[in-house]
Amino acid sequence: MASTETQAPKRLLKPTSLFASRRISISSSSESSRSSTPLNPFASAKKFRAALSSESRTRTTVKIKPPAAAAPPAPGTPTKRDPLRPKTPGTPRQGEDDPLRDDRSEMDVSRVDPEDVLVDWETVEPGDISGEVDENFLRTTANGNKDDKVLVSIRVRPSDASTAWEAQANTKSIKLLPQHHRNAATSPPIFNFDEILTGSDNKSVYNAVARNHVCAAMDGYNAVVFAYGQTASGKTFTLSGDDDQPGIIPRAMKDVFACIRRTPAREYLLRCSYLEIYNETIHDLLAPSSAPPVQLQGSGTNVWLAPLREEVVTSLAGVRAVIGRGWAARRTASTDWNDRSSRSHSVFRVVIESRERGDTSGGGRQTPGLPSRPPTPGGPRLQSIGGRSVQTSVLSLIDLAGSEKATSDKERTREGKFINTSLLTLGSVIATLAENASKGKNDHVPFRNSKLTRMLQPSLSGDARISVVCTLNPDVNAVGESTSTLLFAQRIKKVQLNAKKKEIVDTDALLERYRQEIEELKTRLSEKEKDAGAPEKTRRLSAREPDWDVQQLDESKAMKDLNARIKQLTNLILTSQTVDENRGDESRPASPSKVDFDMTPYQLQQELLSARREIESQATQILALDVALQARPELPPDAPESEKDRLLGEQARNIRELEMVIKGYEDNLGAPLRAVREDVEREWGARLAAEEAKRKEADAWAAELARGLEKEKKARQQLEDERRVLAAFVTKFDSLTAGLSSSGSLSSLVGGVGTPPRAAATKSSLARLPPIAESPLRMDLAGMRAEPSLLEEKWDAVGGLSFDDESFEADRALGSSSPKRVQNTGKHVESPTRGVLEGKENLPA
Ligand SMILES: Nc1ncnc2c1ncn2[C@@H]1O[C@H](COP(=O)(O)OP(=O)(O)OP(=O)(O)O)[C@@H](O)[C@H]1O
Repeated sequence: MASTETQAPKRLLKPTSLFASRRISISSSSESSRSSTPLNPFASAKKFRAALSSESRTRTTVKIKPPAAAAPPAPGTPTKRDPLRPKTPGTPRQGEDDPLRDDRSEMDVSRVDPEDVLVDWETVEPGDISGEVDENFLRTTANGNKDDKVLVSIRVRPSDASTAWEAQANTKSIKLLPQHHRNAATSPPIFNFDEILTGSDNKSVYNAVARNHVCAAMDGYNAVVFAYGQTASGKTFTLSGDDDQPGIIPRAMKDVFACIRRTPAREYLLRCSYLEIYNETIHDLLAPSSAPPVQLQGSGTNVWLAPLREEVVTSLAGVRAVIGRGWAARRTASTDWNDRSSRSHSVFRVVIESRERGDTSGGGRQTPGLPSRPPTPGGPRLQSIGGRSVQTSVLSLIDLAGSEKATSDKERTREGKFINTSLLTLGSVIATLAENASKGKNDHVPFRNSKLTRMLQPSLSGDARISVVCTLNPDVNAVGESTSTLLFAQRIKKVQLNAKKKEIVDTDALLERYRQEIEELKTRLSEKEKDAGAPEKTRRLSAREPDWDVQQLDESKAMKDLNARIKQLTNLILTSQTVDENRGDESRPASPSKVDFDMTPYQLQQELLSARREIESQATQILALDVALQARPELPPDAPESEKDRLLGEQARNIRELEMVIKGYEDNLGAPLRAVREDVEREWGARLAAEEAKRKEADAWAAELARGLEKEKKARQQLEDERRVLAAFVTKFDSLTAGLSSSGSLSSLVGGVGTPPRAAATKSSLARLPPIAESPLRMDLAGMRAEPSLLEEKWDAVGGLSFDDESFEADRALGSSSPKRVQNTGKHVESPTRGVLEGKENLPA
């Protein structure tokens, strides 16, 4: 398969000049001050070697020709407001020939009134944007990548040598040619990215990787474009370009002005700064070389740089001069791989502040009478006045130093170590961020491990739109570095972004707006109240209207809404005033004295109540803070290391002492206490065992008693059964013998059983029985008691009778024919009682 990278490179030269229109000549010199060593960054038409170190830098002097006369304005271009035309750094007032001689540029933001150097569509020079503005592009090119992802592009540098990669721009993929893949058994992996770029055309590269980000920055988002790759792979060529192929920085600045031209409703303040991170120290490339290093300040995602010189730019010429100065001060040197290798990470920043254009009459850029506030560190310079909020964003264009192997030069090797270390840190930061994003984790990200990552922390944490161009040297001998670049590119693709616009609101104007709205609402409310309190007659008439009820409801709802809105705005006023006061003096507490006296007494009471509650909660907070204060470490975070060490030493000593105390306690008191515990356990254990034995005995005795009781119950039951049987028998006997003998009733012997009611009815039958003297029923009752079988015999003699008094009773009442059993004795005897009672078949003949 043919590689797209087979075309012969147009050239492999260092960038020459920023803008093709400029002509510059270069000579080398060594000077101590940056300001006195002006250099056009892209002005080298030929390769050169320049060994540099942080102590002594090779300086090149540029004689900048006066800018060519501006072309006459094209028809239809807006007219200029000459008196308001801002000064530009490219048109200096002193040092005619060398605009950069003065250390303190006139356009240093600390020396100009921001209101005087605003740029708007009228002040943009047509020449600054000619030929580059492609309005259709911006309209048609939707943001290709998702805003919450890093746009990752690969740029493969042209090469004379044989290439090891197959880069497909149409499929946006790149893979190693199989013959260079180490593992012959597998096919080389295919890497996919947002863009695959080849060749030397920088315009298409800019359009693909940076244009949307520049536009986003103009729209209020922070944006970062950076080039990452091995040394000599084309990062600087991509960022800065040369005469023929201006890179991302000059093209971006052209687009900035083009955007301003396209946005007549807004006015802009542009501030540029240029810095480099060299051997882990940040240098301001626009400040004199004697200036102290720049410090990273703030914490977390609120990071700013100070002291950092910022130059206000109002035209492309101004930008050109600023970049020229910065470029001149950059540390570059000849290495084994690159004639002019960047020995530092360089960052070109443009702070873009904008607000809606106010009334331009009378120069009206500043609302008269408004005191100008001093800028807060890292905050905007442009003030939000007249109700116009200020939008602030930062566009950062970063040319990273390239990773490299150790070189033959000692100084270069030392630099290389710093470069590689900070790139490694960048790699691990990106890896952690990617891991956190893909696995929903929140692992610690080592931003603090290098100046570069610390500086990029807000952007990498998601506060910016990011585009990364990973540059590749396609040569066979660079396969290892190229693969690691591609892996870095893959990881950074996963990083999650969430850039938001930053807007600073003009609170004074807002308050005024709220107040006006409140007044209007109050007027409307009082009108409605008047309507509601209209004379009775009118209301009665209205009441006859068909939808009167509904209207009334609507009215009261509208009044309620108005009241709610008034209350909301009043609260907003209180909040904004509090915020505004806090801004003026951070240490001053919010004033609670802003009270709306139009409130009803009830509302005021409520306010009072809530204020009291707040005071109480603040008192609690104060207490908590007091406690925290007591418990805080003795040293502030910025205390010197020696102090921290001392404190740590003291604490370690305290810990050791406490450990000794604990050990002594264990030794001296621990053993006796254990002995006491054992004694107590032993004594109480014996008592417990004795008590348990006693309980068991008692249980056995109780069981024995229960058994005896049961036995007694059974015996008693048996006796009772016998008594009943006997009683039944005696009764029966009595009834049978009644009238036959006067010698006495048997019932008197057993007692308790009365004569059955139907006994009389059987009298006639019984009369037929043999005389009692011969009756087999004559017996010894005591003998019958002792011997039940005797009784049974007697019974059989009289024809049978139920021993079951229950059945007897039942039979007596109903004459049941069912057989009955005597349960308690265990015997069962057929019940012939029916026949007996009726005096029929069972009676003896
Ligand atoms: N796409 C390209 N087309 C033509 N020439 C290129 C291209 N990319 C790089 N070059 C040339 O290759 C050389 C090295 O490129 P450059 O200085 O941009 O590399 P670098 O990655 O910035 O290196 P370092 O990290 O050492 O600073 C330069 O002469 C440059 O002009």
